[in-house]
Amino acid sequence: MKPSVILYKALPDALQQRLEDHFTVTRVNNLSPETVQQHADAFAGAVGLLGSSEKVDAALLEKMPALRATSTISVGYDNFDVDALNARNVLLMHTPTVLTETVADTVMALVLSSARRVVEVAERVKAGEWTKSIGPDWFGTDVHGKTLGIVGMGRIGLALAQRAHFGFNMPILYNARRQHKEAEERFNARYCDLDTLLQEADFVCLILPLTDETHHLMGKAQFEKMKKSAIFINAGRGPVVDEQALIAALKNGEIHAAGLDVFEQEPLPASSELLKLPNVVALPHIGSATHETRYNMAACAVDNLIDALQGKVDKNCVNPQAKA
Ligand SMILES: NC(=O)C1=CN([C@@H]2O[C@H](COP(=O)(O)OP(=O)(O)OC[C@H]3O[C@@H](n4cnc5c(N)ncnc54)[C@H](OP(=O)(O)O)[C@@H]3O)[C@@H](O)[C@H]2O)C=CC1
Ligand SMILES: O=CC(=O)O
Repeated sequence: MKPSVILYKALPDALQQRLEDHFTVTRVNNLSPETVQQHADAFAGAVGLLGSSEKVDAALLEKMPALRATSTISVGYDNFDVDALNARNVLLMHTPTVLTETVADTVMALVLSSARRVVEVAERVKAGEWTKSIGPDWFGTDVHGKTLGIVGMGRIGLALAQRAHFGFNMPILYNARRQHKEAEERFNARYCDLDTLLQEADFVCLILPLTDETHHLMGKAQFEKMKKSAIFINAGRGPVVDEQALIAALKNGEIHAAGLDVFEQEPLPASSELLKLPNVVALPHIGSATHETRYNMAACAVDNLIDALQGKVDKNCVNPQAKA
């Protein structure tokens, strides 16, 4: 008999088939307590769990005593209680690398669209406001040659630095927990502390995981340190930023504009003050959302689950020490 797994995200047909070649699959819509209750036997007997964007915590693990591996279709895994997984020797697999270049493209799109006011002026054209040759009230600010501050020089930070250095001739400052020789040698990036980066950068780009240390890393005091002309970009996780402090900084003119792919609450409520500000480009968490990359992420997650349940955790495993 094939081992049983729970799938809580739709997969393309070929990948669903690949999963079914290896496992008996129970497909559910979410991991809510009601769903778990409704499929109690399937959850109790499942050795694997595959999906994305749902909370996997100790309460859920209680209902899954046979679980040996979880596989998320994402690189970020802040929605998993890793300590609880470790306590039960449950592996956590994720999808780094396959999405890196696509997410870096998205960050660059946020840099360009917020600096050049692409969304705002395109909306004005659609509204019929382009009735004569445009004046300074339609102008943006240059991107090329400006200083880019990257907070989080990991896989995506590095891919962003590559674009900024070679494509836009931007001097690069960066902050991370440690220095990254590759960024310094290939892109002439300069390591500095966060305060220095905030004071000197024309664009401050966050591409950080959400952890206890990064939660609200950017608050009132940090926005006050930024240049008034600076543009703030967040493509990591929403709660890394104190959103009320960001709104205040934008309203008070402490910073010039913001480009955001992630928010403290997602989906961003339609009532959010951010949506009333013309100097904000707000995207619906589309960092990796291309057909190609989302397919590759799902394929990676399926392969990761197969590998993990065969004891192969040499790559894409967050907690290889949990291998029983
Ligand atoms: N908007 C979207 O759709 C997407 C968002 N993401 C988010 O982006 C994050 C980064 O992805 P990726 O680049 O692959 O991850 P990596 O693990 O490769 O990079 C993370 C970087 O963050 C740095 N970092 C972690 N904690 C701190 C801290 N306390 N202070 C300063 N720097 C810190 C790390 O520092 P060091 O190098 O010193 O360890 C590292 O440079 C993901 O965790 C996810 O949350 C990812 C994909 C898509
Ligand atoms: O936010 C997306 C991810 O892959 O993490």
